Amino acid sequence: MAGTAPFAKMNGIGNEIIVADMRGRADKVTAAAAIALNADAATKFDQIMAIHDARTPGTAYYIDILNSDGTSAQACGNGTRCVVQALAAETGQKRFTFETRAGILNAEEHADGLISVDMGKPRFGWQEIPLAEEFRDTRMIELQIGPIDAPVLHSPSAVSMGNPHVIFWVDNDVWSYELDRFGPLLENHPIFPERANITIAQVTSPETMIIRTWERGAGLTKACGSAACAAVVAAARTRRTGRSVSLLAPGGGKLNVEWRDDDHVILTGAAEWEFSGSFDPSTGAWARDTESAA
Ligand SMILES: N[C@H](CCC[C@H](N)C(=O)O)C(=O)O
Repeated sequence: MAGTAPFAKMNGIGNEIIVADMRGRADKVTAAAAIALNADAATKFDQIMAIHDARTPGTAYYIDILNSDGTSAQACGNGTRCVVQALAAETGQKRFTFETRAGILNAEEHADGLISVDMGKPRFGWQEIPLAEEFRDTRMIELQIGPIDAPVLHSPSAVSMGNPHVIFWVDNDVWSYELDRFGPLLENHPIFPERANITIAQVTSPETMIIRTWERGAGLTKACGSAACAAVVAAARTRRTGRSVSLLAPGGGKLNVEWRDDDHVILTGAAEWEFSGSFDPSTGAWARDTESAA
């Protein structure tokens, strides 16, 4: 056992995040530790962002991302903002370059405390998302749920933001859909060989949208940053919105997404610290810091 590691329980507009400080050590946060932390009401989370020493010159850290079921994710926008806030508080530095499974990304904390993450370029090829069969045009793929002649949700757009997303467009209130029931079926549908994050989106104007997401490996969450990015890219691609959109998430939080002309997608929003502690990365046993609030 390599000893305990410090962590901070944080959230990115309600997306429950644990930032784990794994710098200077060779071990990793195990799936068993993730499952144990998620089973405890105090540390229940959507993603763990484990900060490791850099692997690539020009990057500050490597970030390993775990879902609450112990599986890995390539990207987590809301979690990345939490990492930036924690590191900015520690170092005074405002700009960071990280490496994740999805590649290298830049992020910065602004003077007003909001944090922007450059989530990179979206990908639309069916093999890149990935989908199990060829779709020449992923702006709308054949997939539906509910009665065959009166589907409840159908014809989503598919996008990779490093991780796989589909977005179902709805005219009604996003709360009127049983995403808790449909989510698991869609996440694990055979069309998604690596499963997928499932979002319902209601476009309310060319600059505003309301979204709800069933996350791969985490279930219903109060917000999902990469889904917000995927939804805006897909909405702009299908001429439902422009390229700069403000999104309202179920936690009541707001995110801004801009799909820049250079094809990069910038996610901006808040992050919040809740409490700090230390944990065993192999078992998930943890203790709260005594000076920690809440
Ligand atoms: N909450 C995250 C996304 C997690 C994605 C994860 N559920 C997966 O792709 O497996 C976000 O803010 O971007």
